[in-house]
Amino acid sequence: MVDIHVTINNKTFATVKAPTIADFKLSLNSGEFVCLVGASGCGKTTLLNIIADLDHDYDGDILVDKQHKIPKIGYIFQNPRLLPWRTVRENIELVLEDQHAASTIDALLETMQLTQHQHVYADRLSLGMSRRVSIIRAFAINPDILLMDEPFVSLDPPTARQVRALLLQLWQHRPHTVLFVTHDLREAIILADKLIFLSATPMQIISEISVPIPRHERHNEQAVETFRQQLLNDHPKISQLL
Ligand SMILES: Nc1ncnc2c1ncn2[C@@H]1O[C@H](COP(=O)(O)OP(=O)(O)OP(=O)(O)O)[C@@H](O)[C@H]1O
Repeated sequence: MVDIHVTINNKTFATVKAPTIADFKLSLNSGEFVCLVGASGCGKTTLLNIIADLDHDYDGDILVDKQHKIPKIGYIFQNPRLLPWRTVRENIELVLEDQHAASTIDALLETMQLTQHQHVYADRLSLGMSRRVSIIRAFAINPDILLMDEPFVSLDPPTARQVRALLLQLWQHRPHTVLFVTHDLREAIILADKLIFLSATPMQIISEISVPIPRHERHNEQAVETFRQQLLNDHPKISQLL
C-alpha cells in the first residue's frame, strides 16, 4: 500500500477550448477508500486515466510514496472486460504469473463466492458474477491503487448490495488504496472512508468529507440515510451534482 499525491495543473483536450481539469490536487493515504462524486462529464474518467498512465497529455505529476513513479494499477471498469472463451479461473490466471498464483486465486474465489463457478465460461456468467471476477482480477495483482469507475452501475439493487458487501469484505482482508467513482451518494457513504465532491469545467474539489459511520454500521440503512440527508442539508451544492 502506498500514499498517492496527484497534481494536475492543467488537462485540456485538443478539441476542447476550456480545461477539463485545472489546479487540482488530490491526496490518497495508504489503504484509504475514497469515493469521487461529481456530475456526468465533469472529468472523473479523465482523472482515472491520468493516474493509470493511460493519458500522458497533461501538465502535472503523480507522486507515489513521494517518488515520481507510475503506480501499479488495478483498474475496474463498468464493463468487466472478461475473455468470453475463457473460464472464470482462466480469466484470473491471465493476470497472475507467480508460482503462488493458484493459492491466491483459490482464496480470492472463495471470498467472492465464486469457487463453484471457477470453471464456467465467462460468457455464461450473470453481470453480477462478471463484476465479481473483474474485482478479483484487479485485487490479484496486488496493485498500489485500485481505480474503480462506476463498477456497479446497471446492477439490480439486491445484486449491487451483494457485490458491494463482497468488495468490502475483500478490501478489509486485503486493504488497498481505492479510488471509486460513483453517482450514487448512498453507495459512496456505504463504501468510503472519505468522500470527494467535484465541480465541472474545470473539475475541482468542492469538498472532502470523512464518513463518520463506523464500518460495522454501514449496513444500517437508516444510519446511511440520516448521514446522506445531513450532507445534503449542510452542503446544498452537493445535491446539484447528483
Ligand atoms: N478524448 C477526448 N477528447 C475530447 N474530449 C474528451 C475526451 N475524453 C473526454 N472528453 C471530455 O472531457 C470531459 C470529461 O469527460 P469524462 O469522461 O472524464 O467525464 P466523467 O466525469 O467521467 O463523465 P461520466 O460520469 O459521464 O462518466 C467531457 O466533457 C468529455 O466530453
